[in-house]
Amino acid sequence: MANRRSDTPDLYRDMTGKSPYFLGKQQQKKKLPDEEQTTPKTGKENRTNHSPEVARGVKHSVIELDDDFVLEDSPIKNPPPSSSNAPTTLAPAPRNSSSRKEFAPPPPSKKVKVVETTSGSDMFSCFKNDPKVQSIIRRKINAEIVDPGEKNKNQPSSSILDERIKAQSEYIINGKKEKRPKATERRGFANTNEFKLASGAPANKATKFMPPIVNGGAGSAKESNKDDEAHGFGPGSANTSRNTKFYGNKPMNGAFTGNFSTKKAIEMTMSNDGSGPDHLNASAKQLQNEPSLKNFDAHIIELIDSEIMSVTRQTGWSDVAGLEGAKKALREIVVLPFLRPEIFKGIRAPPKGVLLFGPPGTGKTMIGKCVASQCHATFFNISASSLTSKWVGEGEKLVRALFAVARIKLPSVIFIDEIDSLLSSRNESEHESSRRIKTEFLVQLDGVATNQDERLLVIGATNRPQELDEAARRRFAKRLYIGLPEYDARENIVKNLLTGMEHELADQDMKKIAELTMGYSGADMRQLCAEAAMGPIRDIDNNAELDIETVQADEIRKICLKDFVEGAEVVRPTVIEQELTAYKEWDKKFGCLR
Ligand SMILES: Nc1ncnc2c1ncn2[C@@H]1O[C@H](COP(=O)(O)OP(=O)(O)OP(=O)(O)O)[C@@H](O)[C@H]1O
Repeated sequence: MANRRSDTPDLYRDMTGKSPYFLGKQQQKKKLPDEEQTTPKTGKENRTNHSPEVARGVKHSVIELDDDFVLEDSPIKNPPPSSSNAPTTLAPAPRNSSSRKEFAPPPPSKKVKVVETTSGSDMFSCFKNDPKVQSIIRRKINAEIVDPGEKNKNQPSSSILDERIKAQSEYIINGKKEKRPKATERRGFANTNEFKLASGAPANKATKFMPPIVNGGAGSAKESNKDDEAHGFGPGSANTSRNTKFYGNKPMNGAFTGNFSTKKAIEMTMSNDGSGPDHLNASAKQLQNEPSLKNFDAHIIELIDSEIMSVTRQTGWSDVAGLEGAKKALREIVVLPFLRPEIFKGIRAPPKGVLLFGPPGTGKTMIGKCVASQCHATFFNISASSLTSKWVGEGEKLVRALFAVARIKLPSVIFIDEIDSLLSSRNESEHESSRRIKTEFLVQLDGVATNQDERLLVIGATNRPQELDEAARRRFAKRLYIGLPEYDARENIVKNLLTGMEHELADQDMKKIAELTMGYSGADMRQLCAEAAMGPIRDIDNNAELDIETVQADEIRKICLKDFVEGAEVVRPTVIEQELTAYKEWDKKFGCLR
């Protein structure tokens, strides 16, 4: 009796509309010796007593009140001190009361029903005034209204809800097991029968046909194109040059905002009108007629075709500043064998896989382009993310098509950026589709390696070599560390980038800039030069006599050392010391440059 009030603080809190999730605290409370006497009998046996488990504070026991009952000495009205010995009796609330906070005077006591339960529905009836519980109840009702589902037709709605809550909690606790496909990815541009959603459900059941959104309207591709022209995106519009974007050598629709591969796929689907290869561009059409590509869908061929970069501008070794070791190795293992295959055969045959690893912005892509242009090869510049299609089965087809097209266009260099995301170490949580893409890629690499006469080279670039699968690591026989540019290289980068610009930097100044930029990557250097080049323009803005709109080119002052010093305060190096240490360690273990 004496401890009754202090035994039920959680219950009070629940009745005040606050969270009921404090029930666990009951475990710390002591058993009431006089419990029987506090709850006079009313004839309804099931309401009479606390169970011994409740008295002991069993975690999942809850106290359920009749709808009509509230605690007489509710803490809302008159919060009792925790040490109070006042008895707790239960009184019915007036039926006509509009609010349960308007409490009635204490009528004859009734009893509480004590139930031990973990059932969601009992919890709801007990704490149904709790806002959180109310929101759960709303969800419960929604679940019933929306669709109990064929499977759950005969199942009580509360258990459906329990399952849903359980699933939701698992999702929250275990983290996102699988990413839900994005809306655009759920819209079919291929046969949806093949696909599964991340949830495991067949995509064709869950997805509805939606008109393409890319060009901002429903209807046929032709109509959409008209729309584009009207809005200045299409080929016939006056704004074409300003609005048409290019990816590789393909013009892209200015209305796109999604990721590249999705955009391209949708664009192709629209240009195909879904009806076959009629609308393919000339080179893709030509490829489509190749016997080895007969089994591939037109849109896949066109996707691969669009990844071919025209290496019209020759990228020479001198464009790549520094990195002498890597350049020498690549010349030896790639360029010369490509140019003189008759000499480099048998045991002299070059490796077919080269891995360039190192911090971001150090010139890996540049080296890839340089290699392709030096061997007069077709250069496929592909980001791993464009191969890892969310569409089940599509990724493998893309990989197969890539190698098939590269074999048609020999000599070829396939450059795959971010290769770690394609060939990362296998783990249990990995999705089946990415495992299959990886396997297909490794199989294709093996195929390239075994055919020595084929002039096909795969260059992978990564900033995270540690994450590569060991099987993949083995297949990239040459692993070259592409590190930060050294002092001389930094000086050369500045000289190269300032070619054709008006500057007054003497050799001494160049050296000072090289000193100033220790730890900068090639991309950082480029950023710094761009910032410094803006210095004279900013001065015009600050000069009352000059106006940027009317200023003559020869009135703009030359770029000077001060611009670089000020620029270096804004453009900071992006690679940190710890990362460098990790690369160097990996290089020591697996690198091929000594
Ligand atoms: N060694 C270098 N010599 C000259 N320019 C360089 C060099 N390294 C980087 N750059 C400049 O930085 C830009 C970005 O380089 P690039 O894209 O080749 O780096 P990356 O290593 O492939 O980067 P990421 O790993 O982020 O893909 C280049 O366009 C070039 O202007």
